[in-house]
Amino acid sequence: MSHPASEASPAPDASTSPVGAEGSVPATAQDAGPVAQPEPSGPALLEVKDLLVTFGRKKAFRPLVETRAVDGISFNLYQGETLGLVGESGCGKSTTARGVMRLVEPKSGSVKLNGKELLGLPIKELRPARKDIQMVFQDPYSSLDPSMLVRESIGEPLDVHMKMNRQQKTERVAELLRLVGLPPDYMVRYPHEFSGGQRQRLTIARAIAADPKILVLDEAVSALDVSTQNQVIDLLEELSQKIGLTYLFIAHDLSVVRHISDRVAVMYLGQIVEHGPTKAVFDEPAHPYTEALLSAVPIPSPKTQRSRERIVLAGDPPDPSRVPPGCRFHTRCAYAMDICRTVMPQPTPKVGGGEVACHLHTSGPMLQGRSLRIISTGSTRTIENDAAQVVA
Ligand SMILES: Nc1ncnc2c1ncn2[C@@H]1O[C@H](COP(=O)(O)OP(=O)(O)OP(=O)(O)O)[C@@H](O)[C@H]1O
Repeated sequence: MSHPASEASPAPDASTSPVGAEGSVPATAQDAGPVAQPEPSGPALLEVKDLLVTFGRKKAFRPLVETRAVDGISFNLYQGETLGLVGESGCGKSTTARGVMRLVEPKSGSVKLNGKELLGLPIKELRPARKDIQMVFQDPYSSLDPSMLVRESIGEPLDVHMKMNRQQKTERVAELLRLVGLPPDYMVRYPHEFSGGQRQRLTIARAIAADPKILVLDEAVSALDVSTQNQVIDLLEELSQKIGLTYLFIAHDLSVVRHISDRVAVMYLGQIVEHGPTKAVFDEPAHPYTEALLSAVPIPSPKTQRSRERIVLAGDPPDPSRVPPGCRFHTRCAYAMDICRTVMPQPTPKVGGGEVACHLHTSGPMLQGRSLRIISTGSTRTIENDAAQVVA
């Protein structure tokens, strides 16, 4: 949400580095694409590395079926920013959040909060560390105990994490209600007396009660109508400025993600296939999956009002317990090459900042190290660079 200062490092050389793809029409000389914007510098508030979360399904007389719901993902979250996590249903967004919070136990990897490793930490030591990272879920109706007064619900984390007397607690609850735009005298009401938007404000008040550094928002505005959604998003932006909150924002609605996020990570079948600054990812999606996902988003800016063709992905994502070999997206990718069926692509830097894991940007004798554009015209989709044209 803040716009982290970017390091003054040179832009990757377009002739030698993997390059960002063009949305749907070829780039022109005047439209050279986004300027390289590296990840924010300095130590990350949250560092996630090679996170693996699996679920096992054991059936009688059959071997264990393992679902790699989150399969070795890595990302950083920097102070004051909002990182949007997007992808189709079932790609592992919620499991990533739950793994980071250790609401499900990751099988391996590393999650460092302010440099402190959370994985493997005994529960007794995990509890105080968890104070700094709180979660807001989609359903405000189930997040608040209907039998508890607002004062008790919001005050609960204060009992767990802070030693406050009754008077201090009442003052803090009043302050929190004001912070989320509700009158303090609402503290003596029950959740059923509030609208959906007000309840989500109460949930946010409860989440920020113990002064966390990070809020993980898992579809936190998805259940709200559009105008209430906008109000809650405004509130989140306000809170980020007032109390310096950092957000991991998980949502289906890409327009909302575009509005609120500084950077975006795109997940497919348990892996991050592309990440980068929001503008770069939305204006110049480099991965064919990102391209397809974003093709459904209305384009608000007249500058980018190019003929973005709606790309409908065939079928559902494969079963995560039986992931395809090579690039996981190759079974639905319009540009799949032979290499995509056997070799898993590695993340490589892209113009505009961030990384993409796609062979189009790194491999293939004709594409290696060349400037690349994805062009969609009607039913024909072409990958073009200065050396070659491959019709997919
Ligand atoms: N508790 C569980 N037990 C078994 N499998 C699970 C469990 N939780 C999630 N999964 C599986 O892990 C995969 C990722 O699910 P997850 O809920 O993280 O996806 P998501 O991207 O958040 O989806 P959505 O947007 O629909 O919430 C799915 O295949 C899901 O079925």
